[in-house]
Amino acid sequence: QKAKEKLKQSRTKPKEPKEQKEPKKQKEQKEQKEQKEQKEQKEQKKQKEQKELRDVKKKRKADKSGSEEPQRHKKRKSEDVPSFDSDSVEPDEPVEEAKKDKTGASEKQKKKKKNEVQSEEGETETENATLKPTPGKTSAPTGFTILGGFENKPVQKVHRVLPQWLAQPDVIHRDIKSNLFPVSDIPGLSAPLVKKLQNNGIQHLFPVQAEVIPAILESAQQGLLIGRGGYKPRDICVSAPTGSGKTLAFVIPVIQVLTERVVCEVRALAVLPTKELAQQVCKVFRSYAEGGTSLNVVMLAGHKSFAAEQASLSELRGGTRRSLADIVVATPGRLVDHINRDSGLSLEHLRFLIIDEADRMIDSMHQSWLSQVVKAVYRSGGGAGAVSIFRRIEPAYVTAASLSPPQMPLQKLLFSATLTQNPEKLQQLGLHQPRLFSSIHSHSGTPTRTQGGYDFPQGLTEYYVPCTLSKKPLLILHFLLRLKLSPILCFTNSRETAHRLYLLVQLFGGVQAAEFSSRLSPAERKKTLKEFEQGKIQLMISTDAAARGIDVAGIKCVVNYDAPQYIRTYIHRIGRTARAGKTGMAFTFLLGVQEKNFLQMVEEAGTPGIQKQIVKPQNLKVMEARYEQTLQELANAIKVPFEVLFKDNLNK
Ligand SMILES: Nc1ncnc2c1ncn2[C@@H]1O[C@H](COP(=O)(O)OP(=O)(O)OP(=O)(O)O)[C@@H](O)[C@H]1O
Repeated sequence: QKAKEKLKQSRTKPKEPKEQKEPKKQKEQKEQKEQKEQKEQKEQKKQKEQKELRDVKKKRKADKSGSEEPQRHKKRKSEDVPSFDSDSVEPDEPVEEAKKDKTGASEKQKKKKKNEVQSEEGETETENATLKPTPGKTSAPTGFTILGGFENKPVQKVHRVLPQWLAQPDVIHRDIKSNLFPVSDIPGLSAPLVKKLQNNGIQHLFPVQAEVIPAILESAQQGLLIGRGGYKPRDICVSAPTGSGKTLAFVIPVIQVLTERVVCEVRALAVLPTKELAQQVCKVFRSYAEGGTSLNVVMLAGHKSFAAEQASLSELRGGTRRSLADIVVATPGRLVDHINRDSGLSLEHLRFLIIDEADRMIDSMHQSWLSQVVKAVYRSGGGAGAVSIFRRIEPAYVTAASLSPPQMPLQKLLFSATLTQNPEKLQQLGLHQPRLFSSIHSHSGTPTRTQGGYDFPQGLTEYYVPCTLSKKPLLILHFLLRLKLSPILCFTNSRETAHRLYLLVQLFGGVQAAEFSSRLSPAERKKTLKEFEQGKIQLMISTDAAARGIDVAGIKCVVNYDAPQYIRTYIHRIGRTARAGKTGMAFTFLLGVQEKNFLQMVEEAGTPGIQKQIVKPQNLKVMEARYEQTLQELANAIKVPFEVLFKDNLNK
């Protein structure tokens, strides 16, 4: 057996050298094949691992879908590109976590593994950059890096939050007629002033007056020199409809507080946007100051020469300048002139700064009239020699230290029918702990201001009249001559249109008309307004010069010959009628192209309703021949082609 085995071994032995003799080339091929197989196996393993990861991801998504879906960020486009599915680094953070969960590997190991994978793919990123699991950082097999961070995140809707004082105002009743307060019931009004009101035909106060007058009187309880409790009183803002009696809401308390003054100094300053308004307010102040008080009211609005205004402000007596004015009513331009030219207007004792038509006055703030007034008020206040009680420190940050010394207060009183709700705009006024009185209610009836909402006079009925450009003048004539709606206050968007319409109506005949715009001198405008008030003018054709504040009793009808572009303009224009609880009508002529936008604007402003008023063509027929002839005459007179006579307002 041993011999047999030996023989067997001897037979098999020669085979070894045979194998060794295999060609070198074949061996290399074999090795390559083995390597290839290994690599394939590795690749398969990797793919399998990735598949598992995707499954985990899907499962996680499915689990979370219920509650998280609405907040989930939109998937990046690059994730949807199939070629990136095979990326070794998954872009989503949750997958990273899933990987960790599944393998149970430590964070360090995972980082190492990632680096290895990337180095296989020839990536040259630094460790930190590679490890960042930001969605935008995806290394593609193509060898370039996708820069990211541009995800389409759902933008959260921003809800406007008003400051508390704007959102929760003191409420003013809207209905004038059913909320009247007997004048004698208002606390703080002296008997002579009550008598004066009654003599002027005012037995009851309107809601805005009943709310605001006591509030102003209360802030001046301790006299002129010190605010309530020694502190600066709160500034007051009032937003109430046109014709609701805002003027008396500041005139009465100011007169009441100043009546007790000893030395004549300018203690109240009312600033208004136009000469006409300044004149109107001055008239009201005078009617309550004269006879019964020694208060002097002076107007600085350019009606008189500068020198004449200067003379009415102060006089030199015994070498010292003595104020002749207690109350100054001014337009901003003229006021700044007097401050800058040192005309003898001293505001160092100013107690009330009244800003009427406040939203319009904020718009004109670029003239920096307010900062000049404030500078003039605090001109000598901080001086070391100032007696402590007369000290005035320019408003800055409110601190315990700034509030502690009692000081002569300056209180701002703001009034408007369309007071802005924009806190940024209001901030320009430097208000001190403002208090808002408003008649604007939300639909639920709560005293919260609705966004962009305005209050409309109760007795007003709004209409719109669809028409064509060429028929507009004819419609006005129809309103006057056939419907007998007179007096009419008619608004155009430009003084040229106002002028041409005025000429046309004059030429047509049968109507007492007048124009009111900057084409006229202040004296002419004053005369026109007076005649309109007296009923001598049936149709006053005006630009927006008469849109705000003008109080002419007896205007029953306002016509927007040109549709206003802004809601505030509309509200002020139509507010020239239906004043003081009376009724009135407002018509707006609308071209086809204007209808949609205009109605939407009025709707958003919170109109109680605007009705469509159609004027049938046959109703205009009777006047048509005469009208065409007048148009031709006008075209010849002003040398403007007939067809473009009233077309310029299309673009306005
Ligand atoms: N208590 C009252 N009783 C009767 N009439 C009043 C009373 N208060 C004011 N009026 C009259 O109401 C009219 C409108 O008042 P006022 O001009 O002050 O309104 P307004 O709110 O300032 O309007 P606008 O916002 O258009 O300027 C005036 O003719 C005024 O004399």
